[in-house]
Amino acid sequence: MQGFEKYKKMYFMPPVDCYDWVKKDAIEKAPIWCSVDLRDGNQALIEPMNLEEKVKFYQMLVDIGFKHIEVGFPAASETEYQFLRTIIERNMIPEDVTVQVLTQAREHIIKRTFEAIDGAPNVIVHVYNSTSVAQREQVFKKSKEEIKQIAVDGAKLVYDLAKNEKGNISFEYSPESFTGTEMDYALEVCNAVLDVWQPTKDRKAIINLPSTVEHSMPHVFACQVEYFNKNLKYRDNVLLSLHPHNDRGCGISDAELGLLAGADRIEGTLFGNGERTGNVDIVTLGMNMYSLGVDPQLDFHNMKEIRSTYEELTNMEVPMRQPYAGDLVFTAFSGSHQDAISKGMACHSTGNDPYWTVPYLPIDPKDLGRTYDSDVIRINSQSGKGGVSYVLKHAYGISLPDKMKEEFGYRVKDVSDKEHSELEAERIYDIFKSTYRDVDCVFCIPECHFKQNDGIEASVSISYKNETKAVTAKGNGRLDAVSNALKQNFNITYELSEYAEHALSRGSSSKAMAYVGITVNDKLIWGVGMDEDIIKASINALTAAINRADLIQA
Ligand SMILES: CC(=O)SCCNC(=O)CCNC(=O)[C@H](O)C(C)(C)COP(=O)(O)OP(=O)(O)OC[C@H]1O[C@@H](n2cnc3c(N)ncnc32)[C@H](O)[C@@H]1OP(=O)(O)O
Ligand SMILES: CC(C)C(=O)C(=O)O
Ligand SMILES: [Mg+2]
Repeated sequence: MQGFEKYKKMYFMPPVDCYDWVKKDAIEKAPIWCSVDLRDGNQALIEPMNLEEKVKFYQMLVDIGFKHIEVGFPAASETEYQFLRTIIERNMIPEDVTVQVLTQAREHIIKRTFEAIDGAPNVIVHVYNSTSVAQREQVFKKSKEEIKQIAVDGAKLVYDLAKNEKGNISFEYSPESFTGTEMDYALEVCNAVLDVWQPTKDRKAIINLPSTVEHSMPHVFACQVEYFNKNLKYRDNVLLSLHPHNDRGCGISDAELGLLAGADRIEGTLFGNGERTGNVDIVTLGMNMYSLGVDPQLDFHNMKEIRSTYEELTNMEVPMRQPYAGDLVFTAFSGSHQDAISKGMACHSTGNDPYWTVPYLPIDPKDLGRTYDSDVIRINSQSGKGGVSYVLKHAYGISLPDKMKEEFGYRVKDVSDKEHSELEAERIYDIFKSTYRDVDCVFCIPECHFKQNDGIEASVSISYKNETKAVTAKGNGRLDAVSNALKQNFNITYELSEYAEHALSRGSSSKAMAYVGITVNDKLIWGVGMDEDIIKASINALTAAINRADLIQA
């Protein structure tokens, strides 16, 4: 593609090797999560949320379990300011929740921010300024020392103003555009800020490393984080926080590798809303941990409701393939996947293995409020016998005999292929009934009686071409006797080769399903019967099979 010469690497590796994170293979505990939905997410919306919308979103974040919530940029607008005042005045900040506010390192903005937080019980005042080469040279037109001074002045001002507040105030600093900043310089600025704040065990400071614009592969970010983890001053009294964006589509990997590299805290949003390609998606991050057996300390079991509230308030859409939340993320249309899932679910239902290991389903859809019936196996022309028989079993309690599954699978596939559409369970059931049960009959058996007479003797009434005849025949079972009566009456040849039956409980009536396979010229032809009486069901299945085989002239 023409034009690539215009670009170059915009990031900086740390001055020393920082590759200890590579040796770890798992995140062992949940980080401190900070939702920035109401600030970074909100500032990126076409239409930022109004006050009541923010209140509703905030309550959802509290319910999910966030303990740090960046509630806005109070100096940005009257709505932002009033929103914070509202949740303070309505007593909506639980004791264990700390609200966070963002401010530029500018005096009037910081002062306005402090007016907004008055009366809040626990607050993080988050101050930022850009440190990258591009911003220093093009936006601020200042030297490294001057940029560091902006950070230090901002840190001093928030520190001084906090002394007048009754609430519990802590501080966060972000070297904004960190990923375009030389690492030793970014560290120097952060350490200078920490020197102002003098964090202690009881009043930890937060240093937040944003990939304001994601410029590199995730391993580079991990090395940068490790460099900070090893070289920040007051490290024991500092929470090392990450704020990944997603410009290269690696926000999740940045966060996960960054946690391996020593970070304690993650800032992100639900479903990855945020500037440009978004912030890191905390739903995915949390559920990734969950799927590896680590409690994320956030509750997404109500995913459908969370998603619809999010969509309603932001006007954004969660795509069908969005991890854990999209409509199709637990769905298999393809035959081999469906086959493995239905076998895996059958294994799981034995309860022999306490762990979830079902193929193709990284987590149990039920954990997120999804259902196996409508979410997991859906049928189209890519589907196979496993999926089709799974749907019949789960929606209608019909257990097809193994030898029948393939034929019916192809029949359903063919319908879907010709119609170019997905087939719902109801449609599959209709195809099943019209193919094997509700067959056009050239004859039928209105009555049948049996007695024991050296085996079984059947007296069968056969209606054919407006005539009803009584025929008697023997067999080694009732169905065999009826079959012999039909062979004798119509002078036809076939082998009664397959038989299966099972009870079918639906609603108040309990019915039986019978499946009969007859072999004609080496071809197996199936018929199905359903009745409260298992004998009637079997006879209906046999007549359906014979009628389908076209052995008798109409
Ligand atoms: C990466 C991020 O997401 S950062 C957060 C970004 N979010 C937002 O900007 C949303 C809310 N922002 C706003 O509503 C407005 O920008 C306000 C109210 C904060 C400030 O408004 P204004 O002062 O009118 O405009 P603006 O933001 O363009 O100010 C730019 C000036 O601030 C300076 N500045 C920008 N950021 C900072 C900062 N973090 N610290 C110190 N100075 C800064 C710029 O250098 C520029 O200076 P100049 O006036 O000397 O040229
Ligand atoms: C304010 C900072 C943390 C930010 O949103 C960013 O750099 O992306
Ligand atoms: Mg951001």
